[in-house]
Amino acid sequence: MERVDTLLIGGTVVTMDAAWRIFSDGAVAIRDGMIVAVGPSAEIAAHYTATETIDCRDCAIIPGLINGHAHVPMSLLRGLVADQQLDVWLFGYMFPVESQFVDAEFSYTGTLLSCAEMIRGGTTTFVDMYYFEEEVARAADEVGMRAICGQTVMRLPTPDADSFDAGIERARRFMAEWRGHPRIIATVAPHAPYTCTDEIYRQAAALCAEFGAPLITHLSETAREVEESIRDREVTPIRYAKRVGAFDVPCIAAHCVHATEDDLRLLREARAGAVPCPTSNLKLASGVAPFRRMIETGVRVGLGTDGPASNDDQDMFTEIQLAALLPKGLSGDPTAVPAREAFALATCWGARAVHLDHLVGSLEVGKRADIAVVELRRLHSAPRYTYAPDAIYSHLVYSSRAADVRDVLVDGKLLLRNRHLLTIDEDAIIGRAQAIAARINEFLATRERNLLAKILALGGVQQAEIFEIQVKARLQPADVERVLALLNHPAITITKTSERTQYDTYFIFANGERIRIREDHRTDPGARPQPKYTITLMAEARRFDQSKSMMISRARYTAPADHTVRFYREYFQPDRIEELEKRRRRWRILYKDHDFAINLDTLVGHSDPGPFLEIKSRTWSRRDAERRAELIGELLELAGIADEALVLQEYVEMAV
Ligand SMILES: CSC[C@H]1O[C@@H](n2cnc3c(O)ncnc32)[C@H](O)[C@@H]1O
Ligand SMILES: [Zn+2]
Repeated sequence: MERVDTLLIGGTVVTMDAAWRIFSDGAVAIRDGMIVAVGPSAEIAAHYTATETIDCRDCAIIPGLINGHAHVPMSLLRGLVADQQLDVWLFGYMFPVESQFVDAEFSYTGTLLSCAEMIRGGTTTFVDMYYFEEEVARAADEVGMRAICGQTVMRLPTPDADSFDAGIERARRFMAEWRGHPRIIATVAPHAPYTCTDEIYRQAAALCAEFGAPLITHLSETAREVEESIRDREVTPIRYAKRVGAFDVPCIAAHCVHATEDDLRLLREARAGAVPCPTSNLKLASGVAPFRRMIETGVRVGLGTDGPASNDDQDMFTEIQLAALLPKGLSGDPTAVPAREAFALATCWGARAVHLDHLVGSLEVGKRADIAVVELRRLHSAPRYTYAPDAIYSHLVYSSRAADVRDVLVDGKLLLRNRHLLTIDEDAIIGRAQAIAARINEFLATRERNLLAKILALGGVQQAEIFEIQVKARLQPADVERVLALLNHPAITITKTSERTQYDTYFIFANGERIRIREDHRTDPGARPQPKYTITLMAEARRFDQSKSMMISRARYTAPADHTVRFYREYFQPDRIEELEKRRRRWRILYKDHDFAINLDTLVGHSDPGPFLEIKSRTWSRRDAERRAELIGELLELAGIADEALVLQEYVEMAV
């Protein structure tokens, strides 16, 4: 008799080996963390005696599940915001909250919470990308899981690096520190083509080549990402990834939901892993990955949960089930992804997708003993049919749940035994998670009530002058001639002229605040061809009428508008929206040492199209504003504009 450490005996062994062998009364023998024998229980019992024998009657013995894409610290952001598209979710909520709250403690605590959940659900390996990834690695190591940990880099400042060079340096130190660890692979993870540069990808790939580590990234998650990539770079994100060297090393590409046929060929040729995350892809309305085509094309496909802020759990059983069900529903073909293949996505194929198939993913002699024992005798999975050997896949895929997992081993070490977590204090970690969440909750509760805080969270915002002085007049044709003549007055110096078409979208809020998103096209010859997009928050105005002109005091904050109107609408959720299109001829002038804008405006498609004259100026000083109001009065007189022509409302108010 040979001595081993552990014997799992009497269960249905689902090997997920190349021959898809199943032992319906089977056993697995483990020594020094490695599988030394797999086969029928009787044979194994006849050859091996173990220090610990685990009775697996009424259970399946399966390879530990492989979560091919996760952001495990994000368990602390679970449930923070729901029912948003990826861009609003990411730029409106995740990035702002992460920039305030993510630190080493966050990453460590979030990882412990996630590991507890993953172990309970039979996951033994996960592929992560986040910030303070050394804390993810530390926590994963302490609890005994296997992980590929990617230190995220991007061109924007991140919670752990204020530039991408600092991020790459951090990744290098991290990779050096963990090099050679038996269960943890430290690597670098350029976030996505839309947050990275060619240089970031090239440097990350060089680092992976130097350390022999895989490169993790997000690719082709949404249709919008693909459209914008083609618009800006003339190639899909996947072709772009190849161009910038991401496929020169083993790559793990999360999502690939919108991979084209050409992309699939590229992925296959590069032996890159494609890791869709069905729940997250559904919840963020990103779509459904082309699982069937991926498999048919020979792409190395895996499955992931993505972060718990977009899933919201880390249950690989759900992902497996969705990978089996969604393609059926979409294609009308019940064999599109059969149960066995869906199960392979989280085991043997998943291991190949994350470049760990030499170690894990199947129950075979020589592989590491990463194993889950799943109870089959539960209310929702009883009874069992065994006449068809493949029925076990159907059980595991369509009726098993994470909560059916009874025992879990990684490298032969028990992490879960009879549903007890052996390496994590579950209650303590839930308490610590709740304490961090309470601080975030308070921050968001304040921010959601405050438009300024919301706009500031998007970044790039500058405060503009507080006082605005303006006069508006409806012009007759003769008035227009007089205004043009005024511009030749010897007291006036024209400093700039322009012609433009402006498309303004106003978000109007019940408290009197307004947000204007302006698309400004210069139409004068030789002007910049690209439109300029700005977003301006205008607080409620306090008006002081100064003879003819109106003086307004209000806080105004302005920033380049990097997102679409749809993004801002979903993010700010205004009470009302107004749209305004105007053609504007503008002169910037100096009059008595003060600068003014003179606008001749026509409103397009408006019941009162104008033309209108606007004379405007802005300043930080109330006293200066009063002086400018007087000067505007003088300019009106010089132009001979009668009082009856004056209009007190702003255009957006006229539109109502
Ligand atoms: C690369 S982890 C760091 C960064 O990524 C954000 N993130 C989480 N899930 C997704 C996803 O599905 N697509 C794009 N970005 C994602 C996360 O909030 C972190 O800021
Ligand atoms: Zn992700």
